[in-house]
Amino acid sequence: MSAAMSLPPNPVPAGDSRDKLIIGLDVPSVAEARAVIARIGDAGTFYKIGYQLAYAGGFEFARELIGQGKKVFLDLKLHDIGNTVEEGVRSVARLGATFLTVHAYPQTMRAAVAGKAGSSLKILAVTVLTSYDDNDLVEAGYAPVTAAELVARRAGQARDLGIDGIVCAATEAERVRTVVGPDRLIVTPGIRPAGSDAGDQKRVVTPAQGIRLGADHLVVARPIVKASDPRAVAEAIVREIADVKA
Ligand SMILES: O=C(O)c1cc(=O)[nH]c(=O)n1[C@@H]1O[C@H](COP(=O)(O)O)[C@@H](O)[C@H]1O
Repeated sequence: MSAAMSLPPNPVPAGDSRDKLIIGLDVPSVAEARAVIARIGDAGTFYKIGYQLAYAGGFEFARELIGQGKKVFLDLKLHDIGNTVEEGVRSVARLGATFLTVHAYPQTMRAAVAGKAGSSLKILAVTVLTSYDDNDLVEAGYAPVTAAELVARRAGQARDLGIDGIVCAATEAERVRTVVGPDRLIVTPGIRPAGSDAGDQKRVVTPAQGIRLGADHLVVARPIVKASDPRAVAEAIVREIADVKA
Protein backbone atom coordinates (compact mmCIF):
# COMPACT_ATOMS: atom_id res chain seq x y z
CA MET A 1 0.00 0.00 0.00
CA SER A 2 1.35 3.46 -0.84
CA ALA A 3 1.89 6.07 1.89
CA ALA A 4 -0.98 8.14 0.48
CA MET A 5 -3.39 5.18 0.59
CA SER A 6 -2.57 4.48 4.25
CA LEU A 7 -3.55 7.98 5.41
CA PRO A 8 -6.66 8.09 7.60
CA PRO A 9 -9.78 9.55 5.97
CA ASN A 10 -10.44 13.22 6.70
CA PRO A 11 -14.11 13.98 6.07
CA VAL A 12 -13.82 17.56 7.35
CA PRO A 13 -13.73 20.23 4.65
CA ALA A 14 -10.89 22.75 4.97
CA GLY A 15 -12.05 25.92 6.73
CA ASP A 16 -14.92 24.07 8.45
CA SER A 17 -15.77 25.95 11.68
CA ARG A 18 -16.10 22.60 13.48
CA ASP A 19 -12.32 22.27 13.32
CA LYS A 20 -11.96 25.48 15.34
CA LEU A 21 -13.63 23.82 18.31
CA ILE A 22 -11.42 21.39 20.19
CA ILE A 23 -13.51 19.30 22.56
CA GLY A 24 -11.66 18.30 25.72
CA LEU A 25 -12.36 14.65 26.56
CA ASP A 26 -11.99 15.20 30.30
CA VAL A 27 -13.70 11.96 31.27
CA PRO A 28 -12.42 9.04 33.37
CA SER A 29 -12.49 6.18 30.87
CA VAL A 30 -12.30 5.29 27.20
CA ALA A 31 -15.85 3.89 27.47
CA GLU A 32 -17.12 7.29 28.60
CA ALA A 33 -15.11 9.05 25.90
CA ARG A 34 -16.62 6.76 23.26
CA ALA A 35 -20.10 7.44 24.64
CA VAL A 36 -19.71 11.22 24.60
CA ILE A 37 -18.21 11.19 21.09
CA ALA A 38 -21.09 9.05 19.86
CA ARG A 39 -23.54 11.61 21.26
CA ILE A 40 -21.66 14.53 19.69
CA GLY A 41 -21.58 12.74 16.31
CA ASP A 42 -20.37 14.79 13.34
CA ALA A 43 -20.59 18.05 15.34
CA GLY A 44 -17.13 17.19 16.73
CA THR A 45 -14.06 16.84 14.53
CA PHE A 46 -11.19 17.69 16.89
CA TYR A 47 -10.72 16.11 20.33
CA LYS A 48 -8.29 16.78 23.13
CA ILE A 49 -6.98 14.01 25.37
CA GLY A 50 -5.46 15.31 28.60
CA TYR A 51 -4.19 13.85 31.88
CA GLN A 52 -7.45 12.24 32.95
CA LEU A 53 -8.01 10.13 29.85
CA ALA A 54 -4.39 9.77 28.73
CA TYR A 55 -3.56 7.83 31.89
CA ALA A 56 -6.67 5.68 31.50
CA GLY A 57 -6.11 4.16 28.06
CA GLY A 58 -6.13 7.44 26.15
CA PHE A 59 -3.05 6.81 24.04
CA GLU A 60 -4.50 3.74 22.34
CA PHE A 61 -7.79 5.60 22.05
CA ALA A 62 -5.98 8.46 20.34
CA ARG A 63 -4.85 6.04 17.62
CA GLU A 64 -8.43 4.84 17.23
CA LEU A 65 -9.78 8.38 16.82
CA ILE A 66 -7.06 9.30 14.34
CA GLY A 67 -7.91 6.15 12.38
CA GLN A 68 -11.52 7.39 12.23
CA GLY A 69 -10.41 10.67 10.68
CA LYS A 70 -10.73 12.79 13.83
CA LYS A 71 -7.98 15.20 14.79
CA VAL A 72 -6.36 14.63 18.16
CA PHE A 73 -4.68 17.11 20.48
CA LEU A 74 -2.58 15.29 23.09
CA ASP A 75 -2.51 17.67 26.01
CA LEU A 76 0.36 16.20 28.01
CA LYS A 77 1.88 19.54 29.08
CA LEU A 78 5.37 18.05 29.09
CA HIS A 79 8.09 19.59 31.23
CA ASP A 80 11.27 17.69 32.18
CA ILE A 81 14.98 17.71 31.40
CA GLY A 82 15.69 18.30 27.74
CA ASN A 83 16.62 14.73 26.80
CA THR A 84 13.47 13.30 28.37
CA VAL A 85 11.24 15.85 26.65
CA GLU A 86 12.92 15.29 23.28
CA GLU A 87 12.57 11.50 23.43
CA GLY A 88 9.02 11.73 24.79
CA VAL A 89 7.99 14.01 21.96
CA ARG A 90 9.62 11.63 19.47
CA SER A 91 7.40 8.82 20.81
CA VAL A 92 4.27 10.97 20.69
CA ALA A 93 5.06 12.06 17.13
CA ARG A 94 4.66 8.44 15.97
CA LEU A 95 1.03 8.40 17.10
CA GLY A 96 -0.18 10.76 14.39
CA ALA A 97 -1.64 13.39 16.73
CA THR A 98 -2.09 16.93 15.42
CA PHE A 99 -1.09 18.91 18.54
CA LEU A 100 0.98 18.23 21.65
CA THR A 101 1.42 20.65 24.57
CA VAL A 102 4.59 21.41 26.50
CA HIS A 103 5.08 24.06 29.15
CA ALA A 104 6.64 27.24 27.77
CA TYR A 105 10.06 26.93 29.40
CA PRO A 106 12.89 27.56 26.93
CA GLN A 107 14.78 24.27 27.57
CA THR A 108 11.54 22.31 27.26
CA MET A 109 10.43 24.08 24.07
CA ARG A 110 13.86 23.65 22.47
CA ALA A 111 13.80 19.93 23.23
CA ALA A 112 10.24 19.53 21.93
CA VAL A 113 11.10 21.20 18.62
CA ALA A 114 14.05 18.79 18.25
CA GLY A 115 11.89 15.79 19.14
CA LYS A 116 9.17 16.47 16.59
CA ALA A 117 11.61 16.95 13.69
CA GLY A 118 10.49 15.16 10.54
CA SER A 119 6.92 14.62 11.76
CA SER A 120 3.68 16.51 11.16
CA LEU A 121 3.10 16.99 14.90
CA LYS A 122 2.63 20.61 15.97
CA ILE A 123 3.96 21.69 19.34
CA LEU A 124 1.88 24.13 21.39
CA ALA A 125 3.52 25.98 24.27
CA VAL A 126 1.35 26.57 27.34
CA THR A 127 2.25 30.08 28.53
CA VAL A 128 0.36 30.79 31.77
CA LEU A 129 -2.46 28.43 32.70
CA THR A 130 -5.94 29.94 32.35
CA SER A 131 -6.71 28.97 35.95
CA TYR A 132 -3.98 31.40 37.11
CA ASP A 133 -4.39 35.07 37.82
CA ASP A 134 -1.75 37.54 38.98
CA ASN A 135 -2.13 36.41 42.62
CA ASP A 136 -1.46 32.79 41.66
CA LEU A 137 1.79 33.90 40.00
CA VAL A 138 2.82 35.69 43.20
CA GLU A 139 2.03 32.55 45.20
CA ALA A 140 4.16 30.49 42.78
CA GLY A 141 7.09 32.86 43.25
CA TYR A 142 6.90 34.72 39.95
CA ALA A 143 6.38 38.25 41.28
CA PRO A 144 6.71 40.93 40.16
CA VAL A 145 5.01 40.02 36.89
CA THR A 146 1.40 39.94 35.67
CA ALA A 147 -0.09 36.97 33.86
CA ALA A 148 -0.38 39.11 30.70
CA GLU A 149 3.32 40.09 30.85
CA LEU A 150 4.48 36.53 31.44
CA VAL A 151 2.29 35.23 28.61
CA ALA A 152 3.82 37.81 26.23
CA ARG A 153 7.38 37.00 27.34
CA ARG A 154 6.86 33.26 26.92
CA ALA A 155 5.10 33.72 23.58
CA GLY A 156 8.16 35.62 22.33
CA GLN A 157 10.48 32.85 23.47
CA ALA A 158 8.22 30.24 21.85
CA ARG A 159 8.31 32.17 18.56
CA ASP A 160 12.11 32.42 18.66
CA LEU A 161 12.46 28.69 19.35
CA GLY A 162 10.25 27.63 16.43
CA ILE A 163 7.19 26.51 18.38
CA ASP A 164 4.08 26.06 16.19
CA GLY A 165 1.46 27.57 18.47
CA ILE A 166 0.67 29.20 21.78
CA VAL A 167 -1.85 28.17 24.42
CA CYS A 168 -3.06 31.18 26.37
CA ALA A 169 -6.24 32.75 27.67
CA ALA A 170 -8.15 34.58 24.94
CA THR A 171 -7.82 37.68 27.11
CA GLU A 172 -4.16 37.71 26.03
CA ALA A 173 -4.65 36.57 22.42
CA GLU A 174 -4.42 40.01 20.82
CA ARG A 175 -1.15 40.76 22.58
CA VAL A 176 0.19 37.31 21.75
CA ARG A 177 -0.69 37.82 18.07
CA THR A 178 1.40 40.99 17.96
CA VAL A 179 4.29 39.02 19.46
CA VAL A 180 4.12 35.83 17.36
CA GLY A 181 2.77 37.22 14.06
CA PRO A 182 0.18 35.70 11.73
CA ASP A 183 1.74 32.29 11.12
CA ARG A 184 1.67 30.75 14.62
CA LEU A 185 -1.48 29.17 16.00
CA ILE A 186 -3.22 30.62 19.03
CA VAL A 187 -5.24 28.06 20.99
CA THR A 188 -7.39 29.29 23.87
CA PRO A 189 -8.95 27.30 26.71
CA GLY A 190 -10.92 29.18 29.39
CA ILE A 191 -13.90 29.43 27.02
CA ARG A 192 -17.41 29.59 28.44
CA PRO A 193 -20.64 29.91 26.49
CA ALA A 194 -22.64 32.82 27.95
CA GLY A 195 -24.21 31.85 31.26
CA SER A 196 -22.14 28.71 31.91
CA ASP A 197 -20.15 28.11 35.08
CA ALA A 198 -16.47 29.25 34.97
CA GLY A 199 -15.43 26.54 37.46
CA ASP A 200 -11.70 26.89 38.21
CA GLN A 201 -11.00 29.02 35.12
CA LYS A 202 -10.06 32.63 35.91
CA ARG A 203 -9.31 34.28 32.52
CA VAL A 204 -12.53 33.41 30.71
CA VAL A 205 -14.35 34.63 27.54
CA THR A 206 -17.23 33.39 25.35
CA PRO A 207 -16.60 31.43 22.11
CA ALA A 208 -17.41 34.46 19.92
CA GLN A 209 -15.11 36.70 21.95
CA GLY A 210 -12.33 34.12 21.72
CA ILE A 211 -12.48 34.08 17.92
CA ARG A 212 -12.81 37.89 17.72
CA LEU A 213 -9.72 38.23 19.91
CA GLY A 214 -7.76 36.16 17.40
CA ALA A 215 -7.88 32.54 18.56
CA ASP A 216 -7.46 29.92 15.83
CA HIS A 217 -8.90 27.15 18.01
CA LEU A 218 -11.01 27.16 21.18
CA VAL A 219 -10.68 24.39 23.78
CA VAL A 220 -13.90 23.53 25.61
CA ALA A 221 -14.32 20.53 27.91
CA ARG A 222 -16.78 20.61 30.83
CA PRO A 223 -19.44 22.80 29.21
CA ILE A 224 -19.72 20.11 26.49
CA VAL A 225 -18.81 16.76 28.04
CA LYS A 226 -20.81 17.35 31.22
CA ALA A 227 -23.86 18.77 29.40
CA SER A 228 -27.11 16.81 29.27
CA ASP A 229 -26.97 17.28 25.48
CA PRO A 230 -23.29 17.54 24.45
CA ARG A 231 -24.14 17.67 20.74
CA ALA A 232 -26.45 20.67 21.20
CA VAL A 233 -23.78 22.60 23.12
CA ALA A 234 -21.08 21.74 20.54
CA GLU A 235 -23.35 22.76 17.66
CA ALA A 236 -24.26 26.03 19.38
CA ILE A 237 -20.56 26.86 19.85
CA VAL A 238 -19.77 26.03 16.21
CA ARG A 239 -22.66 28.26 15.06
CA GLU A 240 -21.44 31.08 17.32
CA ILE A 241 -17.93 30.75 15.83
CA ALA A 242 -19.21 30.58 12.25
CA ASP A 243 -21.25 33.78 12.77
CA VAL A 244 -18.10 35.63 13.85
CA LYS A 245 -16.22 34.52 10.75
CA ALA A 246 -19.09 35.44 8.36
O1 LIG B 1 -3.41 23.11 27.56
C1 LIG B 1 -4.62 23.21 27.76
O2 LIG B 1 -5.43 22.69 26.98
C2 LIG B 1 -5.06 24.07 28.86
C3 LIG B 1 -4.25 25.13 29.17
C4 LIG B 1 -4.70 26.13 30.03
O3 LIG B 1 -4.04 27.13 30.29
N1 LIG B 1 -5.95 25.99 30.58
C5 LIG B 1 -6.74 24.91 30.32
O4 LIG B 1 -7.88 24.88 30.82
N2 LIG B 1 -6.29 23.91 29.50
C6 LIG B 1 -7.11 22.70 29.29
O5 LIG B 1 -8.31 23.05 28.62
C7 LIG B 1 -9.42 22.32 29.15
C8 LIG B 1 -10.44 23.31 29.64
O6 LIG B 1 -11.50 22.61 30.25
P1 LIG B 1 -12.86 23.32 30.65
O7 LIG B 1 -12.52 24.40 31.63
O8 LIG B 1 -13.66 22.20 31.27
O9 LIG B 1 -13.47 23.86 29.37
C9 LIG B 1 -8.87 21.40 30.23
O10 LIG B 1 -8.72 20.12 29.66
C10 LIG B 1 -7.51 21.99 30.58
O11 LIG B 1 -6.58 20.98 30.92
